[in-house]
Amino acid sequence: MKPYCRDTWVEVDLDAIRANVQAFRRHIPASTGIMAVVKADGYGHGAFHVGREALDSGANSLAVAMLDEAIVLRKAGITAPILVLGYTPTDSVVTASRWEVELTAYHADWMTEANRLLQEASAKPVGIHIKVDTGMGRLGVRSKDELFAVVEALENSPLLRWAGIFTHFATADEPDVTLVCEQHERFQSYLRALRETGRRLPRVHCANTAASIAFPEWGYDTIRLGIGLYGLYPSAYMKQQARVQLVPALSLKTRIAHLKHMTEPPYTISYGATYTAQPGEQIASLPIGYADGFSRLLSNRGSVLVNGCRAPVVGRVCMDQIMVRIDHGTARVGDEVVLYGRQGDEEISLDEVADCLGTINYEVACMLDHRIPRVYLRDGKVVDVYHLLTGQ
Ligand SMILES: Cc1ncc(COP(=O)(O)O)cc1O
Repeated sequence: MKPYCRDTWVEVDLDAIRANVQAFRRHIPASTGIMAVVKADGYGHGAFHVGREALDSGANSLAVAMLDEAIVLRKAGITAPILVLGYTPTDSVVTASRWEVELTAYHADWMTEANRLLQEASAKPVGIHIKVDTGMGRLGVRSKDELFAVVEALENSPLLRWAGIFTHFATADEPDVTLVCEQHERFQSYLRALRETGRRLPRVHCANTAASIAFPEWGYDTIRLGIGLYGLYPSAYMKQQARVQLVPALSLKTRIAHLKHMTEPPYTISYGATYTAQPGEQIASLPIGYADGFSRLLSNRGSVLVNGCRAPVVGRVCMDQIMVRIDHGTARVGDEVVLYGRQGDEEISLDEVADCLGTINYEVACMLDHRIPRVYLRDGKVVDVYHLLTGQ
């Protein structure tokens, strides 16, 4: 029995996830690992299914934004290393130990307090990746003095294991490489300073998707592969360059719920009557709205695909429904409609939707609400369905 009762779904092609991992595998040095970034529930695609597919396809570890996301993966059976990329309060470090999740840290006091709490709880050691802020201006140490204070605090904390050191780039997806090269040189100077003390460094990593594409030689011990894992490029520039061939994994689909030929008044459509149909127009109502993450900004601006042709969104996007005008061919209630993805020769990419909304493809994917079930395909066949709303 289908575990959802509304004909609107996100389709995730696991073959595309596999292909994208393998494309990066070919592009980066053989000695460089792949850390699949599955935060924000796999950029909206489903962290567990994408993480498992990535690991089965050649990734060595996973990364998430917060410890809670890592625990969900552990409970679902993921045993591979998982790194929390964001800040974790020290009062959660014992939990991290219990679930064997590695954490990011960059304060000497944090190390001391974390170690004390682990000792108090007789907990197992926790792996720590030290974050260096080389220009992202978000998290991390910002000087060699800070770095050495953090490293020494970690080395004096028997229940903390130094597992990694990393930085994050702010402009790796842009054609002008000045800032990203400055960041990389700054990162290298931190690594040199540590090596000059005779220390052996743990896992070193700095490359997100963009840097992995543009500077595969900066892969070090592992890349942190996010948006590229999902078959999306970090920027229009990188999409145009296409140095790595990617396959978009996500489609958003629904079915026509109602259809009318506007043969007599009233001709207005949706709240605010912002669209007035012409006599004879064919208007379809679709069961998806802004509560699903199909933005209200697409009112009278977005398009969908019906019968392999574009159909403009007409009137305001409602919380749970939209209306579109079908200009090509006839349609029937129940016909499949593609909101994001391909139908026939046409495609509505997340990039197109992002441009329409004045945002980026990352946000368009992440804003897809869990009211929409995720349907997983392999070889074109449904292999699993996950619907957070119903827990099935
Ligand atoms: C620290 C960190 N590392 C890596 C990523 C993945 O970035 P992409 O999605 O652009 O690959 C995100 C992030 O916040």
